[in-house]
Amino acid sequence: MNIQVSKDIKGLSEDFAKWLVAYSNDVLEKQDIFTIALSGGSTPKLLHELLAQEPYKSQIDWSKWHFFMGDERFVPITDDRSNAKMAYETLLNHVPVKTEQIHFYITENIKPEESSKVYEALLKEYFAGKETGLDLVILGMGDDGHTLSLFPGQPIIHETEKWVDSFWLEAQDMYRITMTHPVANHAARVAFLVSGEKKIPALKEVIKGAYNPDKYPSQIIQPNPGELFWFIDEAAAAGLK
Ligand SMILES: O=C1O[C@H](COP(=O)(O)O)[C@@H](O)[C@H](O)[C@H]1O
Repeated sequence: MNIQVSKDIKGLSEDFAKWLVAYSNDVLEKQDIFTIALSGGSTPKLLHELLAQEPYKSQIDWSKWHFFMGDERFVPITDDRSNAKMAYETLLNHVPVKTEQIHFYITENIKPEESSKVYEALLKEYFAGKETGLDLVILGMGDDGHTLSLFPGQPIIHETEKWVDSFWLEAQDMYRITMTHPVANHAARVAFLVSGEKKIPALKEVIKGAYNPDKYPSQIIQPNPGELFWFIDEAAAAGLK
């Protein structure tokens, strides 16, 4: 496990942006496209904004990046809860990327189950049979230890057949749609971005506690043969000492 602790969310976002630029350019020396799954929530916003500015913007070969989304709140893209809306507003509207390079969940005029099947078929078209799947999956971790839309106590944590699934999340009064853990664990690299003191208890359990993914779903993320990276700020890392 690779853990990098940065001073604060600004330092974390800058450190990760540098790491990401170097990694993507390295990958693109060996292949034609770079495939990345973004995460939702609030933590990646500053990272996105940095990537859309210099010095990072001009160091990235945007025409070769293909964007996927790890999970989504099943709401219209105009809804402020939409992970896709956040990604467009903070990054994709500001960089030279074509629509064909963006592969997000369909959340309108379709049932969640059908949308899951459509997204699974899309992922299979790109990644079935590849030794490693996505080049990078960026993940966040909620205060409760969830990642993607794998929430504590939900059966979807253990799903191994489906690549993508959806379910009704009573606590949030909405459907969620998400890549399942085998998709994340098949990526060449997975990077968690975790910031803020609210994450201290869950992060401590996820990294140092006994294995209990029903309680701390982030523990189920163990890429193989890929690599796992944690980018954490000092506030979140306080419980790891
Ligand atoms: O609901 C979600 O939350 C997690 C964590 O978000 P954060 O605000 O604590 O960074 C996020 O990774 C996930 O994509 C999102 O759907």
